[in-house]
Amino acid sequence: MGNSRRVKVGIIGASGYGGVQLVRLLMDHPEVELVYLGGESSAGKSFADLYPHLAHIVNQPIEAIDPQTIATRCEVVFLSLPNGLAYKIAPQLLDKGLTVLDLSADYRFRNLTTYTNWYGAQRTDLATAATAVYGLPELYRDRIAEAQLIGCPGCYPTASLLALSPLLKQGLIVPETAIVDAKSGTSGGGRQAKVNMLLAEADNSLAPYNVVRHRHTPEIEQICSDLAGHEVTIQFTPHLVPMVRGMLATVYATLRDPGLVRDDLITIYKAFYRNSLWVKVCEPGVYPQTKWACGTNLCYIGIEVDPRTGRVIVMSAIDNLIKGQAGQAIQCLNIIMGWDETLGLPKLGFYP
Ligand SMILES: NC(=O)C1=CN([C@@H]2O[C@H](COP(=O)(O)OP(=O)(O)OC[C@H]3O[C@@H](n4cnc5c(N)ncnc54)[C@H](OP(=O)(O)O)[C@@H]3O)[C@@H](O)[C@H]2O)C=CC1
Ligand SMILES: CC(=O)N[C@@H](CCC(=O)OP(=O)(O)O)C(=O)O
Repeated sequence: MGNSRRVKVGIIGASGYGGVQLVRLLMDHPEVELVYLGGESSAGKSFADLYPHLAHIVNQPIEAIDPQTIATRCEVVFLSLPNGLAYKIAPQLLDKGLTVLDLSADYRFRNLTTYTNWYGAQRTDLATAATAVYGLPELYRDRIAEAQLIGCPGCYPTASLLALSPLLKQGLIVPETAIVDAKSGTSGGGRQAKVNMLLAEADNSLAPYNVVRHRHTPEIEQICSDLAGHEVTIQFTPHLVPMVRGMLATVYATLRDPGLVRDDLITIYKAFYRNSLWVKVCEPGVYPQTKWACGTNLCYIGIEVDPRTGRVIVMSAIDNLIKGQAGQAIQCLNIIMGWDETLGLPKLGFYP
């Protein structure tokens, strides 16, 4: 704190899981100064009241959300709020020259009719939404560098798209055969109380949910369509796993060329991600586990081909709260600011 050369950053929604991850990571970021924490029901409390174990790191008050105050203090703002709130706040912050990184779904859709169909809210902010860049650095690094407004993808789209992108971009699969089978830890549901997240409900169980109607389906399809060069439909099924953190997406698709073997694909993936320090493509026969990524901004990708069925199987593991959320947003900030893309982001996890 107190270094005037650092970029002044605020977090709105600091009390939530995304917010606390941002606080933890940004307090260790060498180029930023955390000057504002905002919230709704937590406003008036101190951050340390909510997270006493972090009192030695940050003990700022959480303030009521007031765009005027935010604009006078901050140069950059992270919005870590439930869907449907960012688009009501962001335009005022953008008008005042701030850079906005939104962790919700509000600015991820090019077509706002799609947003309305899946999220309910009617949107009139077409001009603002049109300026947003989809914050997946491994695909859109150059556009992110020029952006003032980023719609950061969440955990399911991140894990799914990092697994699918090389296949689609290089026309290696029949896109419509792609199936994404994804599993999330319970922190993916946020900090608010929900019955299906109770230990007594979620423990000892692996539960599919929102089958054929999960709101991440159109988001994944939007980017897959971009990559394929035509409209693509994807089968996406999410599951809740009795663990707190982590996500594994297993993707299946039919190869166009049945002669392609696993090692060819591993070579292709390594080339595709050669400039992406946060993606680690596993060696032949090595399959990623969620605990490898836990606590890091890394995405581990494993690849296999089944010569019997002609399908490729790609497995992608991330920490839903870091590469799937807060870490990704900070990676985008690093790119916007022209900083090293790894600044402030953890590459070593919790597990041996
Ligand atoms: N959890 C995850 O793995 C991922 C989540 N996301 C997305 O990130 C965003 C944040 O998620 P997450 O941190 O998990 O959510 P949480 O439920 O943990 O936190 C939500 C935050 O929003 C604030 N908030 C709630 N209602 C309002 C309101 N009406 N006005 C202003 N602030 C409000 C809360 O503040 P207060 O406590 O003060 O009321 C809290 O800080 C969501 O859009 C989510 O979809 C994206 C990727 C992954
Ligand atoms: C386990 C769980 O409930 N997960 C959340 C996804 C959280 C997330 O990533 O949301 P966004 O990407 O939209 O921000 C869900 O299925 O809705």
